[in-house]
Amino acid sequence: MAKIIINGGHRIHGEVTIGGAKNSTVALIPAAILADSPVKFDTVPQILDVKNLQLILQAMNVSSTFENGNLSIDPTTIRESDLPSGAIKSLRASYYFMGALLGRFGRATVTFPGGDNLGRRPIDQHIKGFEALGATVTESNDIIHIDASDHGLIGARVALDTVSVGATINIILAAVKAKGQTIIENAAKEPEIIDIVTFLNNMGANIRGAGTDTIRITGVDTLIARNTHTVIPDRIEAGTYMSMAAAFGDGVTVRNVIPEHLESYTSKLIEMGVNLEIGEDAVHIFPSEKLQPVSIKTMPYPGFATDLQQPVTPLLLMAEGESTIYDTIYPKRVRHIAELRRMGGDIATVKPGEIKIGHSDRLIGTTVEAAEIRAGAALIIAGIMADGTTVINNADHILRGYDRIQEKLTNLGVDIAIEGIDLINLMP
Ligand SMILES: CC(=O)N[C@H]1[C@@H](OP(=O)(O)OP(=O)(O)OC[C@H]2O[C@@H](n3ccc(=O)[nH]c3=O)[C@H](O)[C@@H]2O)O[C@H](CO)[C@@H](O)[C@@H]1O
Ligand SMILES: C=C(OP(=O)(O)O)C(=O)O
Repeated sequence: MAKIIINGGHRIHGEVTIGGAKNSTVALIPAAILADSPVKFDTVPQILDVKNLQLILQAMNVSSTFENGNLSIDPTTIRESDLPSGAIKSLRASYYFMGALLGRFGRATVTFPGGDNLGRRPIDQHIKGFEALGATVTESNDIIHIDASDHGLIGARVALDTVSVGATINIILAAVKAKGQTIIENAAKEPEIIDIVTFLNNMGANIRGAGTDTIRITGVDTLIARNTHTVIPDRIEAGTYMSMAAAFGDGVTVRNVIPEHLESYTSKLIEMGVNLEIGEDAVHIFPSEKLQPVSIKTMPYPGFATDLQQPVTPLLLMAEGESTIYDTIYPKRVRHIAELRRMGGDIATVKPGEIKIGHSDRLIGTTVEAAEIRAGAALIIAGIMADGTTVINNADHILRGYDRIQEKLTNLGVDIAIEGIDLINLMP
C-alpha cells in the first residue's frame, strides 16, 4: 500500500489544471467495448482505476494504449473470457462491464464489484434494469451471471426506485443495442451520464433525455467511432482543489472547469464568504478572510455531491461557528472524521450521516488512514493545513482517482512525497 507524506503549514498558490472526470472515464472505458471500431479518448486522467480497467480489457483480448492522457482502445478483437477478479474488485465501476458485455454478447459473467467501502452499496436497481430488458440474473459464489442470449435484449420501461448513477449508466449500456425502445424513469442526471451518452450518440446510438429524469434509448445495430472523445473535466477534483484553496490558499486559479457542474458546491462556498471569481472555464479563489459556518445536505445531482462531502470538511473547520453536514446518499461515509479529530479537528459524527464541525484554530500532522478516495482527499487538505508532518497510509485509494496529484500539489507549493508505489509504471 502506498503512503503520502506531507510537510504541512505552507499556504498554496498558483494554478492547477483539472483532468478528465474519473467517474466518466470509468464508464467510458467499459462503454468502448460496445463499439465496432477502435475508439479514442483524450484528457483521460492518469489514475489507478484506468490501469485496472486496462487490465480487464486485456483479459478480453481488447488492446489499449495510454500516453499523456490519450487512450486508444481496440475492441474489434474482443472475446468472452474470465475477467481478473483482483482488478474487478479494485474498483466499483467494473460493474459497468455487466451492462457493456450484456449489450455486446447478450450475456455477462462478472465478479461482484468491489470499490471503496462507503457503507452498503447495493446493485439491485442495475439488476432490475437488466431483468426488465429480458435477462436472467443469478448469483453464485460472489459471481453474477446475466443472460439474455436465448432471445436477445428487448427494450422496456424501467422506473428506478432510487436515483442511481451506476444503474442509469448500466441500463443505458445494456439497452443501446437492444431491440426497440427502453425508457428509464427516475434516471440520475449527473454530467458524467451526459458524457457517456454523448460518446455513444457520436458513434450512432439513439439516446435522448440524458441530463433529465427520463432517458429514452432506441436500440441500434452498430456503433462506429468517428472522432476522439474528450472526457469532461472532473468536477470532484475541481471541488477538492477549490476547498484546499479556500481553506489555505494565497490565490489559486483552478483551470479546465465547467462552472455549471459545480453550482451547488460554489454556492455553499459563496455562502461561507469564500471570495471567488468564476470565469468561463476557470475559477480563481482569493485568500479567505472571515468564513461563516454553513449547513450542507448531499443529494443526487444537481444537489451537493456526496463525493465532495469529505473534501469540504477541512474548509468547514476554518469557519467561525458550527457547521453541519447531512450525507443522505451514503450516511456511513464518515471514515475521515476520526482521522481529522486525531489531527486536532473539532469534528464528530452525531447520528448516522450527520456530522458537526466546529472551528479549529490549528491542525497537527500525524499518521492517518485514507479509508476511501474522498476521505483521503480530506486528509490531504488537512495535511497541507497542519503544522508538521502528516503520513497518509492506504493512499492507493487516493491514487485510484486523483490525476497526477503529486505533480499538481508540488506546483501549488506543497511539500509532498509518495512512497510505496512506482508512479512511473502506474500505466501499463
Ligand atoms: C463510479 C462512479 O461513478 N461512482 C459514483 C456513483 O457511485 P454508485 O454508482 O455506487 O452510486 P449510485 O448513484 O448508484 O447510488 C446512489 C444511492 O443509491 C443507492 N443504490 C444504488 C444502486 C442500486 O442498485 N441500489 C441502491 O439502493 C446507493 O446505495 C446510494 O445510496 O455515484 C455515487 C453517488 O453520486 C458517487 O459517490 C460515486 O462516486
Ligand atoms: C466513491 C467513489 O468512487 P467509486 O464509486 O469508484 O468507489 C468516488 O469517486 O468518490
